[in-house]
This record gives sequence, C-alpha cells and structure tokens, in this order.
Amino acid sequence: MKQLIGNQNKRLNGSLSVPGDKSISHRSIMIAAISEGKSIIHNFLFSDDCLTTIKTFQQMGIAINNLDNKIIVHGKGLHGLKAPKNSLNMGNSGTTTRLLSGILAAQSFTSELFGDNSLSKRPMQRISIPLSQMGAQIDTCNGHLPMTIKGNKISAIDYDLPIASAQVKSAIILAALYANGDTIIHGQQTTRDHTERMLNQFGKRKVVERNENQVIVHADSQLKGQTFIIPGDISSAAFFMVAATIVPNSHIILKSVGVNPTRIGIIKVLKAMNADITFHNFQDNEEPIADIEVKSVKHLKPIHIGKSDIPSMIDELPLIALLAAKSDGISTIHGAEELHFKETDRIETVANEFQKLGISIKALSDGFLIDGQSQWHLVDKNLNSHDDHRIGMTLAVASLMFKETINLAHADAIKISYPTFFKDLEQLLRS
Ligand SMILES: O=C(O)C1=C[C@@H](OP(=O)(O)O)[C@@H](O)[C@H](O)C1
Ligand SMILES: C=C(OP(=O)(O)O)C(=O)O
Repeated sequence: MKQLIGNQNKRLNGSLSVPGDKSISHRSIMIAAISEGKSIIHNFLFSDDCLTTIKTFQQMGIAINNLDNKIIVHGKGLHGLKAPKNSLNMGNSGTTTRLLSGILAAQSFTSELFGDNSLSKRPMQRISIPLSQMGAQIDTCNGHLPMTIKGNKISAIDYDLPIASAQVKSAIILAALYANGDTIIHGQQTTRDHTERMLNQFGKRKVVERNENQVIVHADSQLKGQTFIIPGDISSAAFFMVAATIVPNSHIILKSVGVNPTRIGIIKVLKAMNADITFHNFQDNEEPIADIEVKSVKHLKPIHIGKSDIPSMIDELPLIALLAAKSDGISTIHGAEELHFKETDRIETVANEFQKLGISIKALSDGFLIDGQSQWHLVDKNLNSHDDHRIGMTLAVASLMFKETINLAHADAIKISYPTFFKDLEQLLRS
C-alpha cells in the first residue's frame, strides 16, 4: 500500500529524462540475440518486464551483461539459440511472450512458457494461429498460457491481421526471418513499427519493406550486432505530460523522448484538447526523438476518439480518459475493445477506480463516455492498481488533483514499466 500525500498547492516544474522505451528495450535484446556479434545498447529500460526478456535469452545461452549501464549482448545469429533447460517464466510481460513465440516457432527445440496470474488470462491464440500456419506446433491451455512451442521449419505466409496488434505483427515478422520465402502481412491499421525499423538497422540488407497497409519480410536475411540508443519512453513521459497539463502553474521539459509517428497519439490528443505542448530539438533518427515542453492550461476541450486513432495511443487510453474527465464537456472513446485484454480489463478498472474519485465515467463495451468536470470530489480514498502498472501511475497522476491523502493498493506493479516513477514525479513537484 502506498500513501499518495495530498497535493498542497504543488506544481510540476523543471526538466526530466524519462527511462528508455519498453517496447524498444524488449526488441533490442531479442534482435541483438539473433544477430551476429556484439551489440551495445544504451538507455535500456531496467524494469521487471524488460528484465524478463533478458533472463529468457540468457536461459537460451546468450551472454548479456550490464557494463556501466550499457547492455552488451553477444549475439549468436539466427540459429545460435540453445534449448532452455527449464520452462521460461514470462512474468507479467505480454510483449516478451508474444514476440519471443515468433522466434521460438522456428527453433529446432521445444520450449515451455508460463506467466503470472494476469498474463495467464491474456489471449495467446492471436499468435498461436498464425505461427501454427507457418509450421510450428503450439499447444496452449484453452488459448492461454502455459504454452508449449515445438519449433519447426517455417513456411512463408500471406496473413491478414484480424486485430490491430503490434505484438502479433512482430511475432509473425520474427518467425518470417526463418521462412522459406517472403512473408506478407496485411493490416488495415498501422501499429507501432519498432520491429520493422530495428530489423532494417540490424539487417545486412533491407529485411522489411513497408507500405501503408502491408509489410513484406525477406527471409534468410542476416543480422549483424549494432550500437543502439533507446529513446525515452513516450508512454512513460505521457504521465508527466498529462500531470503538467492539469496541475495549475506547471511547466516542464521532457528530454529525448521517442516520437515515432506510430506512438504519438497522446500528443495529437493533447493538442486537439487545447493543451500547451511543443517539440524542441527534433532529430529524425532511426527512432525519432524530441524534447517535449508542456505548460498547464485552464481549459481543456472534450475529445472524440474512434477506432482508427486507437493503436497510436493504446497504452495511454487510461490517461486520456483522465484528461477527458477534466475537460469542459462530454468526451467519447470508441473502438478500444483491446483494452479488455491488457494487464487488467482496463475498461473496467479505469471506470471503477475513476468513480472512486467522483469522476463521471461510463464503461462502454468498446471504450468510455466521460462527462468532464472542473473539480472532482473524492468518494473513496482507497484506490487500487489491481496489479496493473499503467492504472497505478494514472491514479497517482489523478491524486495530484486532491488535497486529501489517497491510498494506492498494489502500487508495486509500477515497476513493471517504470521503477523510478515516484522518484521522477517527486523531482518535478515543486511548492
Ligand atoms: O508491441 C509492443 O511492444 C506493444 C504493443 C501493444 O500491445 P498489442 O500489440 O497487444 O496492442 C501495447 O499495448 C504493449 O504495451 C506493447
Ligand atoms: C500492455 C502492456 O504491456 P504488455 O502487453 O507487454 O504486457 C503495457 O505496457 O501497457
């Protein structure tokens, strides 16, 4: 239980570098492990989920060391992984489970994967179906973990993604590296493209070709170790962008944040709602970065979000619901059914926990209806993250709007993606 001390006229002020991006940290270990030779990774995110990915590859014989906060991976090429001696513990990490499955599908050994209670409730058929079509033999427990993956020779496929998921797309891309020909993945909605960008950076020649609705993966591409700098995580920076927008008299700068176009939905929403947010020092790298300046505003406009907007802001939707609850009017979020399948059912947990804060929010089957108010009235001071890191941090931001002390149960879950969250928040809070 963490006590969130009531906000006695504090504001956010100063600059902060948020830790490395979670999605990119996972991919850096996986892709470096199946590349040839040494990779040096700067600004890796040392969070529980990313440590799960490191441990997993160590269990498969990859030497991974931490040297002065740089991660060194001694890659062994596409065919260099060893059969793990024990079952692989995926902890709470959906990204590790699903992306890793793509690689395991092509190995000459069998692996067993299991996870914690939350991960064991999340759907795995979305990857077992395409990976089985590619040749792997996958046994799930009614579509869930624990799961056994017997690797096999991989056939190229032409696959139409039934859901807008970067994890599913990435699992297929990683398996396709081992295929007998080029794999084509179609999808109506663009999802985060870190796997595609990183493979092209590690590839001796172009590995992935892309156009708007389709990805083509060239089989038998060789990958070579690289030096790689992971940008700050926009999904972590988002907590401070929202806090600085709604806490009066705030003014912050978030340094070197990843602003990949497939991830900046939160920025577009903030701008559309009238927030004061500006990019500085934009660098169009393999993964683009910028410093982001945010000042508080008195009035936020309500927002209407639909299905095509969702993938670029999927993990920020609890925070966007919070922003909407501060706006001058009624906001709607639709097309966000995927929230049912995250660490918790985020439609249910957001609605239930926000109601304790006196926020007028209705859970819909595919999102939320929110009636914004300038002030909320505490109904129940006992909040709960339900072991969902993003819910925990969203509630901590919400608590800044109250003078009362609020209790947050299961605040520990925050270390899944942002172990230094409270320290960083404290650094920005000023009297
Ligand atoms: O590919 C990734 O790194 C992720 C993709 C998203 O999941 P889905 O692919 O299930 O939408 C996102 O919610 C998750 O936090 C990370
Ligand atoms: C859904 C998330 O992660 P994962 O799917 O990797 O558990 C998240 O970080 O919000």
